[in-house]
Amino acid sequence: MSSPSNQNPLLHHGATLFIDGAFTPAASGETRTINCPANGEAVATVSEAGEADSIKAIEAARRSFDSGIWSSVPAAQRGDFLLKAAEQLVARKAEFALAETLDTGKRLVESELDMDDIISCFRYFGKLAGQEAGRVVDANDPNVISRIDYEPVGVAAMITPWNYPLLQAAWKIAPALAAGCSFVLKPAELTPSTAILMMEVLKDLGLPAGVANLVTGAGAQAGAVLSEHKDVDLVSFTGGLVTGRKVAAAAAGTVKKVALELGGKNPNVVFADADFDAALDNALNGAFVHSGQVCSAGARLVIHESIAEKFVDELVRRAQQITLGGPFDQKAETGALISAAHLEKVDAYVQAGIAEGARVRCGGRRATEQDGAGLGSGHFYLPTVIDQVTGSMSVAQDEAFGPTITVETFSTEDQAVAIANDTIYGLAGAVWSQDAGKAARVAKRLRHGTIWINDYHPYLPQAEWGGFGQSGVGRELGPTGLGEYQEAKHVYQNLNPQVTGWFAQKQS
Ligand SMILES: NC(=O)c1ccc[n+]([C@@H]2O[C@H](COP(=O)([O-])OP(=O)(O)OC[C@H]3O[C@@H](n4cnc5c(N)ncnc54)[C@H](O)[C@@H]3O)[C@@H](O)[C@H]2O)c1
Ligand SMILES: C[N+](C)(C)CC=O
Repeated sequence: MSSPSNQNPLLHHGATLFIDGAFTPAASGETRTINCPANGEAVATVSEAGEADSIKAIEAARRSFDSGIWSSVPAAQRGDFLLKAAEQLVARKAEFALAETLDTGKRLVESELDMDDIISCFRYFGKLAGQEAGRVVDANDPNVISRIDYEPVGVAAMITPWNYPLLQAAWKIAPALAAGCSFVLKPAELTPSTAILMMEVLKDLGLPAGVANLVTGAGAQAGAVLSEHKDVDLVSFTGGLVTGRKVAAAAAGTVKKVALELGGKNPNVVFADADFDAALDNALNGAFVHSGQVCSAGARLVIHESIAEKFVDELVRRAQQITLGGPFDQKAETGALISAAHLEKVDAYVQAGIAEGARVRCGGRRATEQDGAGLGSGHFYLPTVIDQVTGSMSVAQDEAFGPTITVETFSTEDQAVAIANDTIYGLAGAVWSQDAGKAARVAKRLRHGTIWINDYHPYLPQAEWGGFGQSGVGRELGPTGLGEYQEAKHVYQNLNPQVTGWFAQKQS
């Protein structure tokens, strides 16, 4: 019988590395089975790359870049290529969304929305390519033409996480190709399927061999060399803080450019004059969409003491009503965690909070069959609200990356800002108030890369994304996101060369 899982074209694939324009197995011949987090079913078999495969991919990318086969294509034509890629993604949206859902366990409707964002990203960079023609600089000399050219940085290594697999890769692939770079992509080992399909799209559209390369494999084996290798000019990493530090340290040996998109501990600040219903609904969305496996999840509620009791009681009531389920369950509102190991990490985070004196108001454990049919066979964790939290507790400081929200209260605007900024991270946050002046004032004081006012979660391809503090280095999306894949070159041309006379001519 045909189930959504066995419709995956990658179920028995096996040759999924894409190197120098061809799909190939790993040198070792090893493969990995991908299991759906919602029920453990095998959904794909992929090649398991090791260091030797990654080196081959880097060498292919280097050759293609140095040949100029893509970097010398006019930027506007590179943009047209991205627009065609967007159209291919539109045509194959259902297939991609299914593959993403089977790998991640997220609801199909969420994967479809991710596909819309991916398509928008390709369209945005497709249109942006070629618009930035460098700039002329006034050298204060009529005999001098001085200009700044933007050139591709070279070979880009891209390392991406499992929570939004193709979206996070698209935020790198689209600007890299727009800029004229060649690249090696290493997706998270748990969720490689859509990256493989993406290589099919690029190949079918005629991207020259070696410009796009893919290694599917584990971080330590296939990923580490991407940060270290001398032939990589830029490593762009999205993932956890601990790995990000390793990537930055490994990249230092060859002083390559480093872009880091790391985790967050994102405050959702609710003032007493907020629209109560909208703030409450968005607090749920902020914390529990994709079971909190979102870098910008609003996992830290910072709420005015005068409304805290009513707001949190209602938050608990609503969190308890959230329906968990598999990707194709029409009633499900959110899904499974990515793996058993990740579920254990989320639970350990909650238990540490309890040990430090915080109180679990709901959830705080994995879901069982008693909580819903089928939940016992997947990695499901109940939506969890934790109050009686103080800023020094680990639950207030550590990223849970699961369906949890902590509650801290404030009485003054200064206190709200201090709590919201009391983190090593600085990725995103929100302010809820019907006083536009106050909301803008507080937004200005928050040290986070994205601030939503009276909203939570939207992001736009034309708006820069990235973190303050230890949430990262650099920005994705927007014109700055293209700039990450470019070098600025100053060309100073003297139209009337003269003897300078700096060193006197002497008789020898
Ligand atoms: N800032 C953002 O935009 C953003 C977006 C999505 C996810 N994230 C963050 O990602 C994290 C969750 O993702 P994760 O669990 O996949 O992160 P992770 O750091 O465990 O893994 C990310 C990637 O790094 C690879 N990797 C692991 N060790 C490596 C090494 N030594 N060298 C090179 N690569 C290595 C992994 O295989 C994977 O591809 C969370 O912290 C989340 O906040 C951030
Ligand atoms: C960047 N974003 C919000 C798409 C996914 C973060 O995990």
